[in-house]
Amino acid sequence: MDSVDYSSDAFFHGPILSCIDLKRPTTPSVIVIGGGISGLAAARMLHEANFRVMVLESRDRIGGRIHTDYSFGFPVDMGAAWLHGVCDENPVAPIIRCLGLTLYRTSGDDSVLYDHDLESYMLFDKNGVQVPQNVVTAVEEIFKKILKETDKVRKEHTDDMSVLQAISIVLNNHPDLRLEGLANEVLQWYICRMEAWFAADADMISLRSWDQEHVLSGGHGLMVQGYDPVIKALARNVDIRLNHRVKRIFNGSNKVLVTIENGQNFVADAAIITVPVGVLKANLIEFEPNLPEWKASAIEDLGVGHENKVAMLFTDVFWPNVELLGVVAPSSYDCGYFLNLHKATGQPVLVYMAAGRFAYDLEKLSDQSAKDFAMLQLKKMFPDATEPVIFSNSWSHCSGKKSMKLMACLFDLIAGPISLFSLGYRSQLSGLLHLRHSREARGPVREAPSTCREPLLWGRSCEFG
Ligand SMILES: Cc1cc2nc3c(=O)[nH]c(=O)nc-3n(C[C@H](O)[C@H](O)[C@H](O)COP(=O)(O)OP(=O)(O)OC[C@H]3O[C@@H](n4cnc5c(N)ncnc54)[C@H](O)[C@@H]3O)c2cc1C
Repeated sequence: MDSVDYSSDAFFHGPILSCIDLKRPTTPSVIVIGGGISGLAAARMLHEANFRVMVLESRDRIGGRIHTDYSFGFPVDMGAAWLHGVCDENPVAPIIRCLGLTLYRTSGDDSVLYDHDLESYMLFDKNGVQVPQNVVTAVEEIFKKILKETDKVRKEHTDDMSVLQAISIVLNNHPDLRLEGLANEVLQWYICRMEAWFAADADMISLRSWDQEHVLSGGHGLMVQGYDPVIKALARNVDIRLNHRVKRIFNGSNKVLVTIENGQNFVADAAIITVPVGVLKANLIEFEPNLPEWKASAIEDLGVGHENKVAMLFTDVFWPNVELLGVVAPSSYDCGYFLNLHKATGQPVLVYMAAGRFAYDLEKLSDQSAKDFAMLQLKKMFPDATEPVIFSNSWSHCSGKKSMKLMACLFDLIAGPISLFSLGYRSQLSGLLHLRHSREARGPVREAPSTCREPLLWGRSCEFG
């Protein structure tokens, strides 16, 4: 791969191109744009297949929306933390297994709460009174019925609508499913959990596609040691250029020219673009010629949502030994929940999780104010809660935005010199909601499956160890 300092216009005209062509080595070269897990996975595969690969990453670190923070003295994932689908089909699983990493199982398949099930949780009202478990399970049944009815609404309407609209149609048609008081607050908490899965408010989630996602089986496992070792393993021996923000991609007849912010050009046989959909939607990268219509319209159609975390380290554990601590409220926006990392990792850490518009609003606060807000929520449940000794938030570390449909995977690596590659391992727009509640045994974990999926190159990942 060649790095040249000429301006792109000069480069693609006149003698410079032929000069580079003369030097052209036989091994094909690829520039991967973006050093998140998609870009690193693509680069790893190409590196293993003897391509010459270079990753151009705009930030001063790799990982993108995966970032393991060590400021507490141990790993805490401020971006992705779960493996969704602990099974052979999941290409991340063999890496986790070969690195000997531990997964803490938080739910089996088919939970109405996605990556949690209702076995290890406590919900509280705003006065700190615990919601009786029988109310929570009764509302769960009603929530499932409501969702089932929304499927009928979908069939009756040709135009798409939001899940929230569909729920309101169902409640109009079935007054028996309407809830009041505490039960309604618990229903709002279920909706809040649904919004967390999609990183979008219910009025933004598509009725047509929300349950069309194929979520891998095997349940959901929390990465006890964090995702950092996976990122490092994928990145090993790959040529990665940090602080290289790509501004322009020129697709020549047999070369791709990539220009970064400072005007420096890089040339290769092909480019793989793994930047977040939000970056593409905002047209932060100029394509020449323009992307084909089908790619441009796919980018336009995909949504992007927000998810954020505030992690807090305490001196002591003053909360109960359950995985999830939730606050119910009259609207899903005002509901909240904390992940108790002590259960999975033994460390006295609570992670306040926020999604959708609420996450967006939280992100606007200073770090201190965001922590204070999380503490207010915590004190609703535990009035004597002590202040954390240290805290951390996701938006200082890791863009809080989630692409809603990463698996939509505009992936034509074979077909053209410029490929959009998204191997984000969880789709947000069309999340899964099965209507059978799992009661599988939980606990410190299950291992990632023992056979590597073939023929994925990174499946041969025992070298990662
Ligand atoms: C708070 C949070 C929690 C999450 N939890 C989970 C979870 O538990 N499990 C799960 O499966 N998923 C989770 N996700 C989603 C998951 O993190 C993402 O799907 C995944 O990390 C996306 O990887 P990616 O490589 O496609 O994109 P990214 O990680 O966003 O990588 C894209 C990279 O491109 C770089 N870039 C952007 N613009 C340019 C440019 N112009 N030039 C060069 N580089 C550029 C960015 O800096 C970034 O490093 C979570 C996301 C968030 C935000």
